[in-house]
This record gives sequence, structure tokens and C-alpha cells, in this order.
Amino acid sequence: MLDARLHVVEAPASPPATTEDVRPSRQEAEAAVRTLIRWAGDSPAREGLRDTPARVVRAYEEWFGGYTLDPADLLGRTFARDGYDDIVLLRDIPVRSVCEHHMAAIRGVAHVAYLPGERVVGISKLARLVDAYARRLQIQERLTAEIADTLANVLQPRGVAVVIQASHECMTSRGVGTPGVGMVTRRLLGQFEQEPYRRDILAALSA
Ligand SMILES: Nc1nc2c(ncn2[C@@H]2O[C@H](COP(=O)(O)OP(=O)(O)OP(=O)(O)O)[C@@H](O)[C@H]2O)c(=O)[nH]1
Ligand SMILES: [Zn+2]
Repeated sequence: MLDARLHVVEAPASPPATTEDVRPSRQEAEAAVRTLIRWAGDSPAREGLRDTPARVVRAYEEWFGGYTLDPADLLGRTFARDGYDDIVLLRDIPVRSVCEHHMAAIRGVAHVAYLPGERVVGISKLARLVDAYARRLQIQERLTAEIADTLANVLQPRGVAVVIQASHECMTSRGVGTPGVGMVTRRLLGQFEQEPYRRDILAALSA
């Protein structure tokens, strides 16, 4: 089991604090898109753009669908590990997120590993966990930490490792303008912080 000090409990999504934060209606969201189209210099009345606000709002429902999910719930169904007691690693899970500073795309991959305690989880749930946190406004550091902490808290494994490699469109297509630059973040918990598993997991992750 992980050391109790590692059990950082993170609230998945903050509830609205003031009326300012109450979710706007679909009509209000579409009006905001029309405003942005005008700000960009085009006309929302133009034929090709007439349905765009509704499309954008539907797309936002997909891109930000993580706010309607409880990531811990995704790990609810577990299985006996049946004598297996070594690393479980799911590599190259697609990361499609949105940076909270510019609302620009973050694209990359996550590698998620754990060292089973009593139970194992269906491997698709690791990809679902990544997606549930990715489909929110994020910075890569918090995305990495939230995935690792939730896996540690809910599954109670002996160790957790999460590595994310991603590129940020706010750096590649604007601002400093540096295509090809990747950001790497990682969180190692429990026995992955110590030898011999630290060496093993770092080797597995870089393979
Ligand atoms: N640490 C971290 N920074 C990020 C992430 N995504 C974007 N950023 C950075 O967030 C910073 C925001 O900086 P600001 O100076 O407030 O914004 P800006 O004027 O648009 O900055 P530039 O991008 O440098 O043009 C930028 O340096 C981005 O590169 C992330 O996931 N983690
Ligand atoms: Zn950004």
C-alpha cells in the first residue's frame, strides 16, 4: 500500500462559488462564439458561419466533457491480481487537452503505470482516467498530478508512475513560435520512488 502521506485528495472539479460561475445557457455560449467571430474580423451572419456557434458549443461539450465525469468512479470496478505482482504499464495513451492560459490544444501521450496492491483495474480505465482529466482546462503539471493521485487514492496500489510528453499549441502556433518543442512531466509515488522499482519503471518508461 502507498504511504498515507501520498494520499493527496484532489477535488475533481470545483463547484460554482458565485453566481458569476453558474453555467451559462447554450444560447449564451453560442452568443459568446458569435462575439469571438466578430472579434476575429468576420461576420457570424455569413452563410458558412451561420451554424458555427452551435457547432462550436457542441464541440466544447466533447472537448470539456471531463467536467461531467467523476474520475474516481471510472476506477470503481477492480479484479483480483491472481498472483501477478509486478509493474502494469499502459504506454502511449493519447492526451488531448486544452491549456488553461490560452485555451489552445495540448497534444501528446501519457504513460501510466502502477504496482498492484490487492487489486488490478481494467486497463481501458487507465486511458479513461487520462481522458477525464485531459478534457478540462489544464496545465500539464496538474494533469499529471491528478491522474497519479487519483490512481493512488482509489486503487491503493504499491506504486504509481505517470509520465506525460506533450506539445502545446500556444508555443508552436503563436507566441514564442517553437514547433517541435515537447514538455515532459512525471509523478512517481510509493515504491516507484525507491529502488529497485524506481530504476525499473524509469527504464520501462524510456524503452
Ligand atoms: N507550466 C506550464 N506552462 C504552460 C502550460 N501551458 C502553457 N503554459 C505557459 O503559460 C505561460 C503563460 O504566460 P503569460 O506570460 O501569462 O502569457 P503570454 O503573454 O501569452 O506568454 P507567451 O506564451 O510567452 O507569449 C506561457 O509561458 C505558456 O508557455 C503548462 O501546461 N504548464
Ligand atoms: Zn497555453
